[in-house]
Amino acid sequence: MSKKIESVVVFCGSSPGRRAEYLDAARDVGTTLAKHKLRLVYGGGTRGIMGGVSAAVLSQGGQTLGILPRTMLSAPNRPAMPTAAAKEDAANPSAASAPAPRASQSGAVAGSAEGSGPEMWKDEAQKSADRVETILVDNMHERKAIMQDKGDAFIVVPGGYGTFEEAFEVVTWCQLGIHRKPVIFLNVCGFYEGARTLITNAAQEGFISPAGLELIAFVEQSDADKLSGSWGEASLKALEELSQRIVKNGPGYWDWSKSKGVDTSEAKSTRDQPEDVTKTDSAARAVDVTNLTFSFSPEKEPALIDCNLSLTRGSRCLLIGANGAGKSTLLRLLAGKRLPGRDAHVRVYGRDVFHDAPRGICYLGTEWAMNPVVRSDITVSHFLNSVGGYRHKERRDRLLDILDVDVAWRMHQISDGERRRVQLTMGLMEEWTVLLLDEVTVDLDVQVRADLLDFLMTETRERGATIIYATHIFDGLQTFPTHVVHMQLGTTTTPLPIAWPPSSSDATDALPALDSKVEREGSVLLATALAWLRQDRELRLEKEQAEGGQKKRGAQPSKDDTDSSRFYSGQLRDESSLQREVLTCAERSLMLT
Ligand SMILES: Nc1ncnc2c1ncn2[C@@H]1O[C@H](COP(=O)(O)OP(=O)(O)OP(=O)(O)O)[C@@H](O)[C@H]1O
Repeated sequence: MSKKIESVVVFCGSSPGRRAEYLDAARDVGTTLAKHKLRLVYGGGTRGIMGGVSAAVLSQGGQTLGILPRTMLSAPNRPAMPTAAAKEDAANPSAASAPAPRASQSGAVAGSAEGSGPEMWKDEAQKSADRVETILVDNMHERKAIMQDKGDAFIVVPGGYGTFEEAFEVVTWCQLGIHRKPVIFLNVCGFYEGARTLITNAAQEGFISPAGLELIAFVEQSDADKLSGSWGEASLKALEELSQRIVKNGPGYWDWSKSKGVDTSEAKSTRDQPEDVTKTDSAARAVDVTNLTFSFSPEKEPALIDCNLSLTRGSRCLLIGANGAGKSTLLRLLAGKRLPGRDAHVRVYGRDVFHDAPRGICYLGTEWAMNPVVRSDITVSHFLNSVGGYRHKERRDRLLDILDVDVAWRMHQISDGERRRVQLTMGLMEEWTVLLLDEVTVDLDVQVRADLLDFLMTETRERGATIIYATHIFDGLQTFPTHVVHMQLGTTTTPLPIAWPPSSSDATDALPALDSKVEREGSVLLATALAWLRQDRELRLEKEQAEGGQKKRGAQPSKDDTDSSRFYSGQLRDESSLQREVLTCAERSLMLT
């Protein structure tokens, strides 16, 4: 088997079909995948053919990755399966739900039609947590995109609409050049004869080109017979042959590698290559932002104006500035989460972060903790596995110790700080080259925060990783940064970050005079930050004066009194009929109470 194929997607349904041969073929595929140490990628269900193939993989010690829409996980009471399917499950208990479906009082089978109810997480997944990975997604489109991304080849077994739809979509994507991965159909008991006729007809009528016909293959009973009747072995052989043919036939209709939304096999393989961007010509500048101006919308004032940030490999840079100064915006732009203007120069290791981002940019922001997915009823252990924790065991375990995380915590029953520790474990366990931290240590206790900062410093020293950290908490940070950047009203105040700690030889005008403030504040860093924030406020007030002659924030002495003060002083009574009405209602309710 080609080494390039490591994960195989099996498109199949949650019904076993009427013939035992369908399920047998699927189980044989599962057994063969495990035997060849190929990971199964599938819909994540436990019933019907999905159940058969995944149970076979797991029973042989193999690995599965299920991609499951959340709706299916949280909808445990769908109606009973069709009688034929239920009977088939009963006759083939190893292929049925794992664990076996519970019958409700009405006789319906509990668990979604795909058998992906909560029991699957609690029992089966827990038993073999390292081998069962499940990714929860919001919708079917996401499910298909991830399957396409995670799989290196596709096997289509007999199934219904969902199976057809998934299969023809990946064939179409192969034709378009979005990926170049083989797709084969298992023609068990002639199930796909109709599809073959349809495709041949489309080719004869000029809708599918001869090259298009070369994109798929049908595996027949005779192919299986040649390999001791194994549909699995015949499938792998067909995938290998087809894969070589597709690669030989070129890239497909278009080059999608420049497209951000789609993960092409070319783009993916580029990213998967162990290219070390830190050793390229542009290694001198791990991060390079030049004269960046950015507006959230054309009618709004820019949130960033002429920002500059240049950092060498291994730097630890603090972004310091008042609320609204633009720190988060800058970090999000660096993470490629927002599209800067056409001429913007926002690069990491010489690559444009939006169009051609290098591997290893890790962004951790505050919004994550509010995501409902990370507040669901699963354990930390499952959560971390579902995001690939088993692939980074060593670092994951180190972080679990540093961040003092209990893997038995349930994600919906933990404190904000505990959830933050899980986020940090998740985000940091894969090696990163550039880490963008947006105030994510705010709810950590002091000890955990100190241990985490030590870990981050070690990462920059030993691996040359680079960190940009926006924070308002300067406790214990005195020795952390190698650089500081002052952001003021959307701009960076110096063309280059200021080296930290400041030495007398490179004393810079950019640093405020501190005098006795250091003693009062306890640290040069905190005193510097405070002095800058005071400057920021003064500058803002000056700007507001210049623009309108009046300060915009805080108490507004020159403005009219508030409605409530006017109301209680009686001034409001004659202002308008609407206000009179409001007043009457209010008076009435006051009388009633
Ligand atoms: N989604 C958005 N749409 C429009 N304006 C936004 C949006 N997000 C932020 N802004 C504006 O951009 C400016 C910079 O915000 P940003 O969040 O980058 O500041 P910050 O320095 O990170 O502040 P804080 O310290 O409060 O996190 C602010 O004036 C803010 O009102």
